[in-house]
Amino acid sequence: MRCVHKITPQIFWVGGNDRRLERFENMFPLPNGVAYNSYLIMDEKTALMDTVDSSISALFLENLTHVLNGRKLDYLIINHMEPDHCANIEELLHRYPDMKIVGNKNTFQFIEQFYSFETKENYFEVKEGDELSLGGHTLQFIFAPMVHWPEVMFTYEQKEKILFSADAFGSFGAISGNLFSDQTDFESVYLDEARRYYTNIVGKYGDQVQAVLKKAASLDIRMICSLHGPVWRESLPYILDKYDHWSKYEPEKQGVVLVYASMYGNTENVMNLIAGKLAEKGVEDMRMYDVSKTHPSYIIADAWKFSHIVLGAPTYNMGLYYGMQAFLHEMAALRLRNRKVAVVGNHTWANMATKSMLCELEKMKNMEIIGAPFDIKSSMKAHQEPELNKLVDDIYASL
Ligand SMILES: Cc1cc2nc3c(=O)[nH]c(=O)nc-3n(C[C@H](O)[C@H](O)[C@H](O)COP(=O)(O)O)c2cc1C
Repeated sequence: MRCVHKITPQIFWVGGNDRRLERFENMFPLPNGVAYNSYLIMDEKTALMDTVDSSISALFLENLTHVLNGRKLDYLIINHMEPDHCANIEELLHRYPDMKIVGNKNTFQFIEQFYSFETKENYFEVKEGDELSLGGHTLQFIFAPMVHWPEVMFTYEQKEKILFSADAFGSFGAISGNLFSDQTDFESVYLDEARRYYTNIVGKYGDQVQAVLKKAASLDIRMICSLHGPVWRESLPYILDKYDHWSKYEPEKQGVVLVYASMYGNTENVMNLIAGKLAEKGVEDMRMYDVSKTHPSYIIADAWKFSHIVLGAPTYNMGLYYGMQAFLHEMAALRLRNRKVAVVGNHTWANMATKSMLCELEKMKNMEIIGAPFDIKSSMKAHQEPELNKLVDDIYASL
């Protein structure tokens, strides 16, 4: 049975949810599922904004057929050629053989790389700023290269002033009936997942996000329709401000995230001591993660949110404990920068952990090391407490 939402009198959400998928991109856990959004404009011409993932094709096609109500589909706009939004192109071509596929040079290259169907005569290539009239509605194409992939474009609908923003402004988390963010308790239900989505999926491309935010600033936007998560029709400055912070790699909050690896509990013990001493000084809302326990996507999201990071890890096979090495690799790959970092290393016979963590941090931009790295030999001894207190004082002073 179809399940559609009306966004405006002539624009409909025809997407769906997947609450069964274990991991997005087979990597990121989805405890609350994910929404695949697709939007249909019913005007003199009909236009569909992207399709959905193959897992929900049946419902999507039912939704689409219902809203089209016997009419044909004139345009399929491909804002993003990633398979979780493109799985239905071939089926749509079978159903609507005259349909024009609207995209740019990269879009068509990617279609041909992913799929084998012959479709060149359906191509409708657009360039930056081009406009396409559907009757009362006019679409304007705004290229957003590397706001995830190179072919990405935003489509701005001039009559209703809607920005169809591809993956930008998206979130993990299925839609529970309330399509609009203002109908949800966004901060409790979606904000952490929106941050985890942004930082892990788009985080590397902050400069490109900044570039497209500047282009978008010249538009009068009344609604933002992303390909994942809720639609924004109120409080747009709220989500635009979050994106501005995230893409500038600016922390949202002065605070501390402690991230550690530990086999026998001695490094963990030092991290608990640091956190406890900071709490005594009045630091609130700290987060602590064991890299072997928590999926890195959650830790990355909080590393993005907070201003200070404390890293602690043992030496392992003359290098750094693998889980911490992997976490630092992700921080570097996503280009996280502008954080203040304290380091705790542990070893039993030859200290490589501290050196390795400092070396990885040096590769990142504007990572300020707080105080002197704190080293322990297997376990912390009482005589080291003044040295640890000094590091805690340094962290506190820099907050
Ligand atoms: C497989 C393995 C390899 C290790 N390699 C080293 C090493 O190369 N150099 C070193 O000093 N300690 C090495 N260690 C010892 C740990 O770094 C050390 O015992 C540390 O105190 C463990 O910290 P934890 O109590 O937080 O787990 C190794 C331990 C294991 C299990």
